Amino acid sequence: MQKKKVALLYGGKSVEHDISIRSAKNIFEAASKEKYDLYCIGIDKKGGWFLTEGIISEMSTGEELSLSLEFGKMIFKTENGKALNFDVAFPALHGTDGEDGNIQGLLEVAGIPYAGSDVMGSSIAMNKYYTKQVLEKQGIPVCKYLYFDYTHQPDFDQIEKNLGLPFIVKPINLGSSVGVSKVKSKEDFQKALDEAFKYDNEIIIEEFVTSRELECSVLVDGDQIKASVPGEIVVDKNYEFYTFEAKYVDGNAAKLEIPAKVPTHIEEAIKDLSINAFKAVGCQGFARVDVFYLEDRGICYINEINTIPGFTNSSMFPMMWKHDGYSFEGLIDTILDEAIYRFERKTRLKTNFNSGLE
Ligand SMILES: Nc1ncnc2c1ncn2[C@@H]1O[C@H](COP(=O)(O)OP(=O)(O)OP(=O)(O)O)[C@@H](O)[C@H]1O
Ligand SMILES: C[C@@H](N)C(=O)O
Ligand SMILES: [Mg+2]
Ligand SMILES: [Mg+2]
Repeated sequence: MQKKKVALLYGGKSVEHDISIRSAKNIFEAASKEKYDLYCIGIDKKGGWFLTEGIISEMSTGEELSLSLEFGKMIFKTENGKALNFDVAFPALHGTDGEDGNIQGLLEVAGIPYAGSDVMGSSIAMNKYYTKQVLEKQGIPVCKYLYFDYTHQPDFDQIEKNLGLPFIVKPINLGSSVGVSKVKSKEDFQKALDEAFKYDNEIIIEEFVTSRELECSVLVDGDQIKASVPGEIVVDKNYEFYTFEAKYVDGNAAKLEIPAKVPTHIEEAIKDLSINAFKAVGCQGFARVDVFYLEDRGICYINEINTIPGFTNSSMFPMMWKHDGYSFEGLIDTILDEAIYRFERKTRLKTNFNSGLE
């Protein structure tokens, strides 16, 4: 069988650039070299695109790529004008421009099948405010929250009255806990706002949910939508929550338990909620759903959906699927097969209509 040409996109003009490099390295290593010719395309911190040998931090040492429109088709070209064709793309990108629908729109217009959610699912899931609005409409439980944009200075007393103390301040469209703060007193408040508004013009403020923190992964395998066994993150008491440092810097900050030790009916409820949340937001391919389990009350809230979850050594998405019988290599096959299958289904749709109009 002919090898498929896969564009592995990584890096990105995003605060999660370095995390994407870690994810892409693992995907590059795990992907079958018998089935795929992998083209590593690094997007540097300024947004430049480069064809690189493997996954590297200094992307600009690679060959610069350009995008051009020729006879109605968008194509990628190397410096010497050679056109690159791909059978499928894997955007191993996190956050801004990579996970929010922007790259997905570009790949749609370029006519390249791609792994994961399309423009709509990506952009809703990236936006923590719209995600909650959509989930609530479907009766999926979420915590209490308030929305603000840069034109409104939130009032501490008002927020405390609505959400209690402590509460959590987050940029709306970010990931890896960047810009997220826990506010325990009025003194913490301005710093938390400044931190979140550094990265986004919109923020969400949420009640602090005291709970066990669980994650559940969703995968489309053929026509089936599957939910993985949930995993639990037990964060060391030195950390107020699962911060960037606890995720990626301090290797001892978090213990990952797969499967999470929860009663069977809770495990089933989390799987159902995760699949329902995935569908409600219009996700495709795969995602990781972050969940709060309020043990005392026996209920769960959905925190957020990550449409391109981490594939790093400390990320649970591949670990949960490994537990459920998917090797890393098999997981990549499933994701890429689904992307191609979905693209073919879409290609069969009519894009012209004989209107009879002059
Ligand atoms: N409402 C909340 N109550 C308690 N803790 C919270 C709340 N929201 C977030 N947290 C804590 O902050 C962490 C980061 O939040 P969240 O997952 O929403 O952000 P993120 O930046 O999208 O992270 P990632 O994409 O890496 O999962 C959570 O893993 C959790 O530890
Ligand atoms: C990469 C990071 N946003 C995650 O959800 O794993
Ligand atoms: Mg996230
Ligand atoms: Mg999260």
